[in-house]
Amino acid sequence: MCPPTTSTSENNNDHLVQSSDPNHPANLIPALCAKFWTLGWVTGTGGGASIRSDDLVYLAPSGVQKELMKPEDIYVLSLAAQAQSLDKRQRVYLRSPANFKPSQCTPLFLAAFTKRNAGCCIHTHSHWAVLVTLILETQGSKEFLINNIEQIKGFGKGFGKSGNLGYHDTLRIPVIENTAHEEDLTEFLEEAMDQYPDTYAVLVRRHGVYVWGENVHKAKTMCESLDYLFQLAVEMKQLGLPWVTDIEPTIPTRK
Ligand SMILES: CSC[C@@H](O)[C@@H](O)C(=O)COP(=O)(O)O
Ligand SMILES: [Zn+2]
Repeated sequence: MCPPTTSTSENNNDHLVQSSDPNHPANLIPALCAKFWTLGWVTGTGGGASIRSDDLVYLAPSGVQKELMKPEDIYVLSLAAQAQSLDKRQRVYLRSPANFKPSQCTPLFLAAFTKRNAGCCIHTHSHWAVLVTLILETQGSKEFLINNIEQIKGFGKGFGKSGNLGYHDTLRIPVIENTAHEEDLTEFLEEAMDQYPDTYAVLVRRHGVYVWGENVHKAKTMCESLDYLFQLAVEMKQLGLPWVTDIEPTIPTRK
């Protein structure tokens, strides 16, 4: 696959990343990544996060220490301009910081924004996510299933659906195989989105996880809930406990 090229406007639109609002995407991406680093989610330059605000997508540079990023390091892309671009591999950036390349995760983040209308997408290299994919690999499995755990309620029912999963619902997260180059994951991530229309996350074997949501709050809540469930699942496996149980509750639930 050819690497995407960038184009910049003459004034580089610095105003797009300058705001005193801590919730402005250019401020929020560095702040979130600094928190995620403490969780081991974006260590050693891996992982990252992207936010969409209407037509504008805010992205980190590639290969930088994600916990040390500053607002002026952030790329900005227009989805409308991107959609009109004749060469889909060429990314049309409204703002490109000097001396950087855009995150290799860009086409994967864009898939969440364009195919799921997400407002935020988070990519982690969490140990728990990687360990879950390794355990599933020994079972020849391409999906992570878990039910009857309270934290499942942290998940929405699916794209375009209101409400969250219930305690007895089964959470299903597809697993795709890793590729040598990050951008080559895109077609497999999109395929998984088509096969699992309700999913808000895709695991990448021996690599990590992509999690998206309608907004930053929902993407962060689901990413945290998933990481909790992945850790729990690894520890349940160590104890010989199953992740999925069909056991009826002893006391019937009241509707
Ligand atoms: C530690 S290298 C990790 C990269 O290959 C990739 O998987 C990743 O998560 C981050 O890519 P980046 O281009 O730095 O945003
Ligand atoms: Zn990665």
